[in-house]
Amino acid sequence: MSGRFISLEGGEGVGKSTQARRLAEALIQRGVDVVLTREPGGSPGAEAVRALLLEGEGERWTPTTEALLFAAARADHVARTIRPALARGATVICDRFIDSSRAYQGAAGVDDAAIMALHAIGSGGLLPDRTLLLSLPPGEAAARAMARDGGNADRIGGRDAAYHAKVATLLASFARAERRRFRFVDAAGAEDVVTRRLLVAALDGTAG
Ligand SMILES: Nc1ncnc2c1ncn2[C@@H]1O[C@H](COP(=O)(O)OP(=O)(O)O)[C@@H](O)[C@H]1O
Ligand SMILES: Cc1cn([C@H]2C[C@H](O)[C@@H](COP(=O)(O)OP(=O)(O)O)O2)c(=O)[nH]c1=O
Repeated sequence: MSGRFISLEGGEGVGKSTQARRLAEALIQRGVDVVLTREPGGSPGAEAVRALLLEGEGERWTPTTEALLFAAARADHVARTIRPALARGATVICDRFIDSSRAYQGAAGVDDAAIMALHAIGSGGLLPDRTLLLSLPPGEAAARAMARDGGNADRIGGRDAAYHAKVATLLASFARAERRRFRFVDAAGAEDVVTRRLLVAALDGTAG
């Protein structure tokens, strides 16, 4: 039996972490076995790599090294957390996955084919069954992130607006190129309204 693998993607502050938790709660209420996880992280080894990636100076790693570290963290997360959960039939909800590497490391200059090659080596090329792309006007997302962090963004979140605009453009282009896997979800409005949109988008194309 293989469970359903759902990832949430989007820029900083759009509400991914809030909605990953709310979506998990909504599915658990329906009797679904859910594993809620996140990247970078989601297993002890990957959480240790997360600290290397998100702390320190902006130029601590070259773009290629950064891509390798994300791929290494993901390989551990997939092997130790995601594949075992899917194998027992659980639904996995993951706050960011491979498309974050394609967008963020892609925006830093790493080739998409190289990122997918690392993913093939590290994680057998595992892709989500459904990727929910949360979208919000950049000003609104920045205001939410600012309310949360008070301007103390992490090493990657703190990059300039042009970089984040490139990330958003790349994520949208992946969603347009893979319409079967992706759903665009409007992240504006009250939390419960967004959760209802996500539930529909998470489940469409399935029996449940
Ligand atoms: N629908 C919403 N309306 C208003 N604020 C929200 C909404 N969803 C999340 N937030 C708030 O915005 C901030 C960023 O949300 P978060 O879930 O951490 O975003 P992300 O994981 O995408 O960076 C948090 O302070 C959160 O409480
Ligand atoms: C998973 C992943 C995250 N990131 C970046 C995006 C974020 O700036 C940062 C940490 O992710 P996260 O904790 O999800 O940040 P936020 O809640 O602000 O969205 O790591 C990558 O650059 N590549 C990746 O593969």
